[in-house]
Parts: sequence; structure tokens; C-alpha cells
Amino acid sequence: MRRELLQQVRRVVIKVGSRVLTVEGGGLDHDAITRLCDEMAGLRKQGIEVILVSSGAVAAGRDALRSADTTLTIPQKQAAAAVGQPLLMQAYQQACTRHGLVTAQILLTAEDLANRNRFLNARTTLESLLTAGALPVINENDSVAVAEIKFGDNDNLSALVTSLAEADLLLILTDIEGLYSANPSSDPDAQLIPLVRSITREIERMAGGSSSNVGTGGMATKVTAAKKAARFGVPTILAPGKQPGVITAAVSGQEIGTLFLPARDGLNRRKHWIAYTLRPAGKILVDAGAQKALVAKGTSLLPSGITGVEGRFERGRCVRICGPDGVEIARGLSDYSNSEIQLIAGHKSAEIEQLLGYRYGDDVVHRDNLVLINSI
Ligand SMILES: Nc1ncnc2c1ncn2[C@@H]1O[C@H](COP(=O)(O)OP(=O)(O)O)[C@@H](O)[C@H]1O
Ligand SMILES: N[C@@H](CCC(=O)OP(=O)(O)O)C(=O)O
Repeated sequence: MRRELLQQVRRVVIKVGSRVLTVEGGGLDHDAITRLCDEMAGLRKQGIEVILVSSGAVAAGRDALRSADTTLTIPQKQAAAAVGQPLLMQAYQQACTRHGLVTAQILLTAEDLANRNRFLNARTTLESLLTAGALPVINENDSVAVAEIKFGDNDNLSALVTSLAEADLLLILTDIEGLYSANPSSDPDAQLIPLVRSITREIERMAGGSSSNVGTGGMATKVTAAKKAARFGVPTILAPGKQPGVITAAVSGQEIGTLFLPARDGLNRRKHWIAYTLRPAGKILVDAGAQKALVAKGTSLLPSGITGVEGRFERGRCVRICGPDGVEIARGLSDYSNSEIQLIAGHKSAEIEQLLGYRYGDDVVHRDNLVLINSI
């Protein structure tokens, strides 16, 4: 089954966690990096394009700075990332040179992908690098990212890169065999789950936080990342990064780690971007009639069903759409700003021009730009 599913893979995003890239006690694990680069070069030789999302900058920088602190403050982590990122790139470059493979660094913040123009620019750059035969190495731009513009963890970033690059497989390499029925460091009876057909609440509940002091997010963020990829129609394999041959085995369809199958009813590219990459800038409140029309009939949101608006946002921004009980039912791009919505809320679309002196269209959120929460 795996083999058939993976036969078509032509472009893979490989995410490698900090613990895979470092030795016990800190510092980059050059042997592991060499091995991973050998395997990635092997994929390229088979005609499979590879995009690497690599963690490890903070861990490498912390080791180089010989920091005695057990837990780092955010500014200390940002400084460590600035020191560690070039060391990480140097290690990849060295390991790839023997294969004639050139590496390219791309550092991203959440803002870069939330802006459609920058998102498309980043996509073009990735395409050019792959066409030129280079290995793009992506990491979060930790040294400049603050909470509001952070992806938070590289698992999430790797899922967004999968959609950005339109890859057909996400491979997450971590410090454990795969997803277990519970965190094995606290439950000795935990069992490895080789196949996840659908990412249900039960699966999400199994995934806990990280047990290491260098990992961010633990299993929970990996399952969320797999869910995002699944919604994009892409399978995810979670596999043990320290195991020699892991990349080759996973991509060729051997039984290793956990395979998460893609969702059957995935979102199209644009809706995926709205649902997962954008951050809502405000809230539009709607009445029960509008809620029913959106959820049951998949219609656009018209001003007549709007009862209120919260937050300040320009036309074109992503907003939450909430029902009469305040619960979010959908998310979408608003064709009107919050102040315009305030003036047209509760009115018929035919009155928009009279109320504002101009109109952009009948809908406040067009159905092509709207994603129902129950489909996310
Ligand atoms: N259900 C689970 N199955 C496997 N690992 C789990 C589970 N719940 C929590 N974990 C923890 O998640 C860790 C992997 O996440 P993390 O430390 O963030 O790795 P990485 O650095 O690769 O992102 C595992 O080592 C384990 O301690
Ligand atoms: N961007 C950070 C890694 C953040 C992260 O998600 O780490 P990990 O859980 O080890 O994949 C770094 O390079 O250190």
C-alpha cells in the first residue's frame, strides 16, 4: 500500500528536528548531517526534488556560546539562533559538496507566508532553486521573529512549506520511531502506530509535548502538521531521523515510522492558504440565518446577515466569522474593511453603494475565499 502511494512522489519536504542534528550534550552531529545529505543527494539522483526544513540553529548556537543556562530566555534563543544558523549551513554545505550539491538558505517568518505576494515570491524562488539543482534549506528566521510573526515550531513551518512548494510528501524526522499510542517516556505500554488513516481527536489526544530540552512542540505539533498536509492532499511520514537509511526507506515505501494518509476531501490551494497560513485580523458576527446559509449551503456572506464586527482590518484581510453564540464557524478574506462593514451590516447588498458611496461587490466574504471551520 505504501509503495503504491509513494510511487508518484516527485517532490518531498524533509523536516529534521534538533535532536536528530545534535549530539547528546549539545553541538552539531556531523555524522548524522553527512548521512542525511548522502541520502538526500541519492533522492536527487533518482529525480526526486528535496526541500529541507531544518531545526538545530538554537541548539548549535547554544553549544558554540557555551551557555551555562539550562533554559534560555527568548532573546538568548534569538542570539543563539544567529550564531547557530551559519554553523548549521556550513555543516550542510560541507556534507553536500561531495555530491556536487549546492545548498541555499531561506529564512522565513510567518509574515512572509501570510502575505500573498511574498508567498508567491517565495514559491518562485524555491522553484528556481530546484530547477537549478540546489538543495533549499529552510528555517524560521528566529533572530527577528517575535511572537506575533512566529510559526512557533518547524513542524508547522514544514507543513506550510509543503503547500508552498506543492510537494507530494512531507517526511518529518525526529528522535523517536513514530507516533505512539501515548508518550513512551511516561507510558511504558505505549505502542507504535504504523498507519493513521484519518487524524481524529483520539489521535490528537495521543500526541503529547516534547520530553527533550532542545525539541519544540513535541508530538502534538507533528500531528497538527500532518493534519495540515493531509488537508492539502499530501501524506506525511514520521520517522526516526538517527536511523541510517531512514530517508531512502521512507520515500521508497518501506514500513518505517508512522504514515498519515492524505484526506480525501482536501482543500484547494487558495483555501488551504486562508485556513492555515493567514492570521485572522478581526471578527464578523452573523445571525442564525447567515450561519445556516454558510454552513449548510456553502453560500457567500452577505451584509444582510451580519450583526456586528470586531477588530480593525483593511479590505482583503483574513477574518473569523462567528455565529450568534460567538463560536467561529468559518474563516475568510473580507472584501470590506471593519469600518465599511459597520455601515453596511444588516442591510441588503443593493444598498451598499448608497451607504458607502461606492461598492466592491455584493458579498462581504465571497465563498471562494471562505473556509468552514469544520473542514479545517
Ligand atoms: N504519542 C507520542 N508518540 C511519540 N512521541 C511522543 C508522543 N507524545 C509525546 N512525544 C514526545 O515527542 C518527542 C518528539 O518531539 P520533539 O522533542 O519536539 O522532537 P523534534 O526536535 O524532532 O521536533 C518524542 O521524543 C516524545 O518525547
Ligand atoms: N528554529 C529552531 C527550531 C524550532 C523547532 O521547531 O525545533 P524542533 O522541535 O527541534 O524541530 C532552530 O533552528 O533552533
